[in-house]
Amino acid sequence: MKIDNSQLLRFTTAGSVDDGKSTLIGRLLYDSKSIFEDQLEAVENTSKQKGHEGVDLALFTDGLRDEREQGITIDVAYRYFTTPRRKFIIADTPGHIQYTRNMVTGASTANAALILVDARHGVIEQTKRHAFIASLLNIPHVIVCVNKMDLVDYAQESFRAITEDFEEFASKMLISDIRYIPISALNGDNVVNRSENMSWYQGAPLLHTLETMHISSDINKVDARFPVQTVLRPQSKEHLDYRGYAGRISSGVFRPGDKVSVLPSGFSSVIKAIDGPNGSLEEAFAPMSVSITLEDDIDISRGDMIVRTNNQPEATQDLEVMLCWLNNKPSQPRAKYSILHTTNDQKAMIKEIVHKIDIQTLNRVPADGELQMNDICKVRIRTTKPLMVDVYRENRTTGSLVLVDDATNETVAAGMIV
Ligand SMILES: Nc1nc2c(ncn2[C@@H]2O[C@H](COP(=O)(O)OP(=O)(O)OP(=O)(O)O)[C@@H](O)[C@H]2O)c(=O)[nH]1
Repeated sequence: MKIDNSQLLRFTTAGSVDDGKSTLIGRLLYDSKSIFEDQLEAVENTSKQKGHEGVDLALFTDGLRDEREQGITIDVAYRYFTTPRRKFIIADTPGHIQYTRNMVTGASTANAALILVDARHGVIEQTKRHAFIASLLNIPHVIVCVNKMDLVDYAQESFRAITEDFEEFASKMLISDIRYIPISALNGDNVVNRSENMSWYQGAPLLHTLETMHISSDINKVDARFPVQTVLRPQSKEHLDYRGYAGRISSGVFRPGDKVSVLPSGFSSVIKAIDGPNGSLEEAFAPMSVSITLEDDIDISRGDMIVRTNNQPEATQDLEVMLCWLNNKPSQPRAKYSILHTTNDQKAMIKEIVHKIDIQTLNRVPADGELQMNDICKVRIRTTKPLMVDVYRENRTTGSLVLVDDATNETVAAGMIV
């Protein structure tokens, strides 16, 4: 079996309020003919009622938004669409003030981030924040869409100035792949179809860029990590002796015959078989969900991790983490939180705030002892039991964690292990 993740691309959109995210997504769906007839009809009718000449493209995503605003149930709306080349999942996050939280939520599994910039306003603080978060989350591909080019007469000079500004800021960060596309979401320039108004732009339109982007090397295929979700012990006659460890492979490849260790106990064994939904597999890799059986009887439970014996994560109670504070309630000094890491759930304390990051300059600034909504800080965390961790840069799953307030059960922070 070949490792092929090239079929599905997840991307997120970021931009400040009114930069045109909804219009852009609407344009992508509309021009790539990914909109269902009934949806189209509903949007056409509403557009007419609202006095629009054509279709109001933003309505395609605003339906979801309304739901969100009434129920406050979701911060991120997911949209799916397919072209002959690829499947796409868009995490659409609103551009309100809680930008950091929403972007972190929407972007944590993304292959690509689309950062919208209004051609009239250029690179603003929000743009920098989004770029920084994209870099922090290690999103492999960033596409800067300079939107509303129609409002600057499709001038190459406006595009060039913004590109240079962004490039200058981004040079202080680690983003491996940045591309720039001048677009008009409203008029459809360079979204699905090549613009006739910007012949000076030699690159591909947005959709083609998304369709052809090389993403199969985005995942870590080296470090085999399998956090156990649950132990399967079917009681049926023919499976009486079956004891499988079920979960989702975080990274790397596993095969029957592999010498593995179970953490934190450290006991080792050999993989007997790997079962998927359609029977046994000769090979399994991230992000597949499988059940693994071992040659030896070992006591394994949820939260344990199966890894290859000759390539192990670090087991530690002391973590250095880049933390994004996502809650209205600030952090309390030395307060205890639940820490969620892969399938593990432990208690943890923020021992020390090392420094804050000033998003404008990317400089480190002293922290005043409290973490507030949207703050990005480096902290030291101590957990009650060891966690099996990798550095986030190398592993987005085993390198990330979430802090939860036990009293309210709310997520208060997302962290990347450094
Ligand atoms: N002239 C012009 N207007 C645009 C373009 N793209 C979007 N707009 C307009 O900008 C306004 C905001 O667009 P939206 O798509 O609602 O913006 P948004 O970023 O989704 O806004 P939030 O959801 O509130 O964050 C609307 O009036 C759009 O018609 C463009 O390329 N050119």
